[in-house]
Amino acid sequence: MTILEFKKIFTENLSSLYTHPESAELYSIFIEREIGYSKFEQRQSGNERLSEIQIENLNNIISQLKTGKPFQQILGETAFYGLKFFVDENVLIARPETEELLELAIDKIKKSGLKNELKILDIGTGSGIIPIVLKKHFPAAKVSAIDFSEDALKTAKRNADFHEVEINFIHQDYLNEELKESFDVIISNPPYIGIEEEDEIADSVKEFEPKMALFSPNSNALVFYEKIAQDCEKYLVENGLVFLEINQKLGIETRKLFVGVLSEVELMKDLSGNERFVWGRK
Ligand SMILES: C[S@@+](CC[C@H](N)C(=O)[O-])C[C@H]1O[C@@H](n2cnc3c(N)ncnc32)[C@H](O)[C@@H]1O
Repeated sequence: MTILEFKKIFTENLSSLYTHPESAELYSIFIEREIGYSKFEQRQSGNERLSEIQIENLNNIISQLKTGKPFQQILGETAFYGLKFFVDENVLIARPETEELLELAIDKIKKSGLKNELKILDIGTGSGIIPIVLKKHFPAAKVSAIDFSEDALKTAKRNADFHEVEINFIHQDYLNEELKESFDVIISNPPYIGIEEEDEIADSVKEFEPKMALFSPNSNALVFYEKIAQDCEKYLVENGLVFLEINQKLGIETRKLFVGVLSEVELMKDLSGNERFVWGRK
């Protein structure tokens, strides 16, 4: 069977899950991994024959994709903010909205006049995307990152090593343990899906991504934000900055938690027009 012939089998098998351009794109990603040909080389070599083992491997990928497993988990990596990050079943796959959160944070930090040796804290770090991107942009900063999942922290450390940045990873139940120091910047994309919203979440997300990363641990979807607001009073320096990704249905409620704690607090929309971020200055 040739590369081009198998492409047809691949896309037809996934037609109920992906549009044709999506499955064709996936095919070229997996073919590149399987035989090492770039997209251009694949176009030139469509009539080359795949080996039995390559066909077996590609069939195995089709089977996994058919279960709804995210292709990033099959690949073991994802792209975020132009960088490669390892992912597995223990971490949330980085979403594009979080790139927007980082863009906002990087811009505001640069303009803030805060000193160079910033102390930055990321709460609920998952694969470590947020602290790693920030450390790359602010190399002099001391960046710490908390997660309650030891397995997630292993993946985050692997990513930090891959990108050769030093992050102070802390294994901690943020909701029930006290912070030990103050910070210039607090940033977080915490679990914010309420129990009553569970039905609205895609089955593949619920099945393959960690529940602890998605859902609030109790019926209060704002529990992390309430704790972060308290910690801003205690552990955020004067003029310090806060950046939060939030539940788009709870923008007003989330912002309200920070009024009175921060001197400036703003609810912001993402590129899709959803109220997705709260940022502020103490
Ligand atoms: C929505 S994910 C965000 C992951 C990553 N920051 C991102 O944006 O892709 C939330 C993270 O919070 C962590 N988490 C959940 N409960 C926690 C707790 N009580 N204390 C600390 N981290 C917690 C989860 O393990 C998960 O990695």
